[in-house]
Amino acid sequence: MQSLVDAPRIGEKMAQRFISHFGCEEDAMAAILRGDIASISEIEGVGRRYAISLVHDVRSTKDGLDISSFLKTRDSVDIYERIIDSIKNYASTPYAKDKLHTYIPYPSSRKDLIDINRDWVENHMGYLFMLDDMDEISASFSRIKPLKNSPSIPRIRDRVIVTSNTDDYSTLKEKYGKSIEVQLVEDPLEFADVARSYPHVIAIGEPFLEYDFPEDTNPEIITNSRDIEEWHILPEKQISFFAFNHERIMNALNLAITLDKAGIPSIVNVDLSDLCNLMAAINPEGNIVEGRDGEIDRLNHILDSVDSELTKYVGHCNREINDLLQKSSITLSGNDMLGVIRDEVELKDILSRNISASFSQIINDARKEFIETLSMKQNESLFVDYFFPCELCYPVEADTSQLQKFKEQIKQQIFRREVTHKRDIAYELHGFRQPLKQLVMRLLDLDVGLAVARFGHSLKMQLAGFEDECGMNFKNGKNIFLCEKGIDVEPINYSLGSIMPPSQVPSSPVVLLSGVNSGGKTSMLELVAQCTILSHMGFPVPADELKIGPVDSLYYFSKSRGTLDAGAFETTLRSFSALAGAGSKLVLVDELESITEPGASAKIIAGILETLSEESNTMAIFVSHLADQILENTDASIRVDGIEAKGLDNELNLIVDRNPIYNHIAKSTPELIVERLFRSGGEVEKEFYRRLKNKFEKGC
Ligand SMILES: Nc1ncnc2c1ncn2[C@@H]1O[C@H](COP(=O)(O)OP(=O)(O)OP(=O)(O)O)[C@@H](O)[C@H]1O
Repeated sequence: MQSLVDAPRIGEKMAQRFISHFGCEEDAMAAILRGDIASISEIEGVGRRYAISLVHDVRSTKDGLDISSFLKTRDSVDIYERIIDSIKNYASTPYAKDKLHTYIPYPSSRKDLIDINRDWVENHMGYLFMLDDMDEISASFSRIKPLKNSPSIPRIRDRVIVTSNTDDYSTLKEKYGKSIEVQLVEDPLEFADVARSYPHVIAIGEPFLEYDFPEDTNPEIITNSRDIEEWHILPEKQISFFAFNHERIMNALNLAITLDKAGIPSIVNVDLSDLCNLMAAINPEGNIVEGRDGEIDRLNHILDSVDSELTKYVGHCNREINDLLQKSSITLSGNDMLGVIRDEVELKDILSRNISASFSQIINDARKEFIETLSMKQNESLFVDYFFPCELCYPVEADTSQLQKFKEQIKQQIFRREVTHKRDIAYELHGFRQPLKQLVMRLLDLDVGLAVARFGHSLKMQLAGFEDECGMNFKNGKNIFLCEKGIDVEPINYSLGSIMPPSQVPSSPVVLLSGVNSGGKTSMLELVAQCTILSHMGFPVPADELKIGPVDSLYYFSKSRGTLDAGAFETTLRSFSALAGAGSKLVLVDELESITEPGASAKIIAGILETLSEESNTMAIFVSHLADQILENTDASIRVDGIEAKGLDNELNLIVDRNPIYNHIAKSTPELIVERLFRSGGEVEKEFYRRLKNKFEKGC
């Protein structure tokens, strides 16, 4: 299958929706092939059922098999779906719960596909033993979600790309124009105009090397347009995917690290701790996290504190100068007095001469402390000289215009630094996009595998053994659906056909199962179906041991509810006619007798059993209360097994041995039910039940 439109159920319009959801056709195809129902269902107009059917259809086109290749009746599909629902209880993510629906039973003839699943299950069963605190691990898994493509970034307004080459201009405009301004300039004057309007100018082209840039601009020159890469021009775009998925990525990395420590490799070739550190450097908004870059923090600290610190130190200078002046006195020499009188000398100059050293000392001390407090570097400290006056004055005032210029410069530095930092991170992260997507998918798939392993572990299930002979044998089988209800389930041992039948027991692959009402016949039939379906999925089966011969298809017919009308009766017979010659199969039928009156039913069942027993590769269990009548209608050698009630216990419950007795017609023992009603009934009812009881005792 080359493209989406080749897939069944996908037309042109739907293909477009897939592409816009997954970003590209390749990713959309990959999602279908790996059975990512959860993501597919997120597409507008695609429901969960559609997604499951689509995956099944694509797989069936690929493998030549679908769910109906093995599960031949609606009732067998029902059992399969109930099993999947049971396994889903052990999955932690919606992804895994959905993906479980893509695992189907395969005919024995496709043992290759069964074996792939068996290996996969065995791996995950091994993983399960490597994990200590499964509750905590499940909680971590429940936080794993597929990574999404990030929406387009907001337009970058403080950066501009400038070029003087028209070809470069069209290419750059085409590539980056949606996110950033791209301008074509013809001369240095035009360049200066543009450059003054943006804090960050990326000038692309050799001619710029010869430009005389104005002092208040500091463009970044890239001589060759072929040298530029997206992470450099638009680091925000590269980072946006990681920022948008920040929480999901961190959850995935943390879980992957935990699993890695437990010995479960992440498979993806990524240094998880390195990537964790890198991710921790950005926040979900895509900005550099405070504390990651000391230089940005230092510059921000300067910007935040420079006003208040300057006010503080200017105040301090004024107090010191005030003090100094209060404590000072000067003696004027005769010459000084003459100079002042003749207007040749200013009194302020004489004053300055006397205290200028102390004044400068005060200003210098304040300046020094101010620089230290703000941890300024040498080039920054040069600015500070302009903040404080050099000549004697009182009160001292800071030069606010210099302060503004300084702040602008610091802002520029922060901005440049942030861009550099973002570029570094964008550069380091850009190779991780695919591996991270793979890592998350790997974790989600691990959840699927662990769900199957945990399901298997819950009932101490085992993988089945496949045999060549027609038959099946299981030890200590437990019906999953009964276990789920919290019933104390009695384990069942049973053998059918020629695989390990107990001695003296005919190795018939076609049997009639008779027995007491509520004895467990339906439950055993379900157990056989569960074992057959799970073993053919390559999943563990609910028994200590299961050996099973070839089964290419399963026909399960559950008990019909009452006598059928003519049409339904006809349809039922038709579905049984399809059984003849349908390859190696297992047929499980529950009380078919209710489809019509007992005499006719016995004849019909006898006929079906005869047909099936003539086939060498067919196993069948027919549950029926009409064993005697059925046998009367056939000469075929059909084994009858029975589940028998031994009586009633003190609480009037039936005492039943749930394990079928081989080669034994068990009575339905309705008399035990009558006995129970008789013993538990009131005076009036007792009389009624006594009459029924007598009928059984007299045998009339
Ligand atoms: N192996 C078992 N261990 C414990 N309880 C069981 C077992 N099998 C069946 N039961 C109990 O017996 C109940 C009746 O079982 P089931 O419906 O299979 O009997 P049945 O023989 O098919 O009855 P009927 O002939 O009336 O259809 C179950 O709901 C369950 O509570």
